[in-house]
Amino acid sequence: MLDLAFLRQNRDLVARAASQKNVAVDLDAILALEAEVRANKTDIDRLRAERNAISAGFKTAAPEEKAELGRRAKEAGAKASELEAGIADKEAELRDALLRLPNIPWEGAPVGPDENSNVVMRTEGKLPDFGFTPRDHVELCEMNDWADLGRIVQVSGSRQYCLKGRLALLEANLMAWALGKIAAAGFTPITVPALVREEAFVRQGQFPGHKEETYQLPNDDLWLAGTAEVALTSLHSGEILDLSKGPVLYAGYSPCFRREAGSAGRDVRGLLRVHQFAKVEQFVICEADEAVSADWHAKLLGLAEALLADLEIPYQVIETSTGDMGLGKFRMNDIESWVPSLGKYRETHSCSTLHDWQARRANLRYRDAEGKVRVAHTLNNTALASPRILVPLLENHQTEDGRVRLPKALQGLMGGEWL
Ligand SMILES: Nc1ncnc2c1ncn2[C@@H]1O[C@H](COS(=O)(=O)NC(=O)[C@@H](N)CO)[C@@H](O)[C@H]1O
Repeated sequence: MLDLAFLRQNRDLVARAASQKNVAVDLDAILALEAEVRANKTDIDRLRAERNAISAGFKTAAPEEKAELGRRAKEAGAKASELEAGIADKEAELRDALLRLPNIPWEGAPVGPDENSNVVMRTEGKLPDFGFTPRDHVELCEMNDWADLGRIVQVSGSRQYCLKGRLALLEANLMAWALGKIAAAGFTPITVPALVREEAFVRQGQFPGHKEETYQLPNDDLWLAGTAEVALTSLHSGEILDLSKGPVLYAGYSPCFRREAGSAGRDVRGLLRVHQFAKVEQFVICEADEAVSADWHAKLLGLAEALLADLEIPYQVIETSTGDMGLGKFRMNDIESWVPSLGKYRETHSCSTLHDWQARRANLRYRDAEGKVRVAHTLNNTALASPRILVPLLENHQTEDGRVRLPKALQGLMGGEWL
């Protein structure tokens, strides 16, 4: 959410951001509504003051004036209550409109309508030269009985998976390994629920725009989060944080649930795009300083790249376009990992700087060095998400006879060289 004063002073900047992010906004209507709410509040205060002044003078008034004074006090009170009733609806309408305003994208973001405008920033790691036609991850799983992607359909429907044997162990080990790596970088490991209240999705930014992507449990007034980011954004809502010793750093672990309503027909085979997955999330709440945010953005990206280097997976870093980065982002860099069977890179990580857009919605504030209370900045990045990461992991390290050699970083965890 943008600061109202910022919106008033930067109307054209916000309008440009909205067009660059394909968001339909009516800024004049928002500004007019905001002015009306402000005017109503002024009237309510004036009417209240008038009624209080009358009441204060009532005791000392001449008896013949009391009736008239009583009538005027009553009238002022009634007028104030009438304005208050109307203002509640207008404020709800104003808040809903403000929640749908985009953050301003950084000037280095490629301007374009969707992922086709994304730009490759840099490519890391040598692509494997197999000397044979690489199998895809589904075939490798079938050959080694590492997953049941068939019979699970009659249990849970499409876009579900169950891992078996050494691959089930690998997923559990990978999540613990990633959590340990990010914790070792100074982040507090934390497990958070996926069962979350609606307000947490509004604060994180997924609502009110994208309810169709989220599973709802209406009997319990709960929804299933698609990322630990949702719970982590709300964990400290309403607090005045002490950031004097540095930012709040969380390595969040949670199950993630996504309806993938918008992905019909895409990635229906295998482990790339499923309804429930596990993820270790990097999450930062820092002081409202663009340079500090930029520094943490680089750190979050570096940590994810270090994990991919340990997994010996070739990848590329993407500068995400204005149309693809989403409403709340100032900057987003996706990391795409090489998938040999597809002959292309696929997204496995998403690193975002949001400045105060999310923190304002979640009411995350701190006291700065001068003692002034300010809205904080937030950032997040994937550390590792499974089963998607298993796709490049299995495929890049396969041998001609369908075995998978583990990267050195995992051999200790998994008790040997081979999965
Ligand atoms: N439906 C899905 N199935 C499997 N993995 C998924 C799915 N959706 C997302 N992921 C994984 O989760 C990662 C992060 O998802 S994201 O929406 O891009 N970004 C976030 O959730 C941020 N909180 C950063 O993690 C993706 O890069 C991908 O690796």
